[in-house]
Amino acid sequence: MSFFGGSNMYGGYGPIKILNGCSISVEPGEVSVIVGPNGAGKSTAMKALLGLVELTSGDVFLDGKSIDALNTRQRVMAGIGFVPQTENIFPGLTVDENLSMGGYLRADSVADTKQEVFKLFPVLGDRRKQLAGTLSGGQRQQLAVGRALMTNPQVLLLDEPTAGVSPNVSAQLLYEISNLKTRDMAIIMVEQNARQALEIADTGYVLVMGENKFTGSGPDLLKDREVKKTFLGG
Ligand SMILES: Nc1ncnc2c1ncn2[C@@H]1O[C@H](COP(=O)(O)OP(=O)(O)OP(=O)(O)O)[C@@H](O)[C@H]1O
Repeated sequence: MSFFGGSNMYGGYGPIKILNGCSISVEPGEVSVIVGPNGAGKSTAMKALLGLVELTSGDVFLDGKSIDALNTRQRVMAGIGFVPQTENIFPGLTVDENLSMGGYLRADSVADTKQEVFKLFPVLGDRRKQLAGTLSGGQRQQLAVGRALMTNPQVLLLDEPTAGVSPNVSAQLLYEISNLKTRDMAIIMVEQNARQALEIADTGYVLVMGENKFTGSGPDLLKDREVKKTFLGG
């Protein structure tokens, strides 16, 4: 069994079935990337891992144990960080305040973790007193990742971290995210930007209609003729 993931997940939104048996997992120090067409259920799969979507069957596990019975807050407490696709920062608060909010579930001091976030994203340190709403798109996404890191997660889930940023900035952001692997973090990311994301993927999942259509290492999927033809534009 992998360190973290969901196996054979079925479920959706009430009577609307979105996940049809998909399985996603990740190991510490690795990045798994979920790609696939619009509406395939990528975000839904991620929400299921977090307990935001109820499964009718299947399991979500962490470190050898089922976490099906845990609600979202308990999953965050258990070490799962989440970066939502939108509204992932508080624009009216400063960078520093955003990071403090990210750590609010913690009983211990967050000062050291903040310093680590500033080491990872120096621009956030430079702008710590600045309102988050005045940051560039890429800096906002860095802040959203930093905010999720404030709980010291073992697992980081990111829903389209490069949405709305330029290709250059998104390459840099993906590089910075993949650097978190060196901290033994287990990372699962949903990405529209399939090519760039698969380049850094230890494991890539191509999801179609809530099912695993192709699974393999990112570089292997990028070379696969069928994947190239169907999902990567030839
Ligand atoms: N809260 C919701 N209630 C009902 N249906 C929903 C809800 N959220 C998403 N859906 C539907 O579930 C399906 C899968 O959505 P999901 O966001 O998981 O897909 P996705 O693969 O992430 O797509 P995209 O790349 O467009 O974000 C879509 O048809 C969407 O309309």
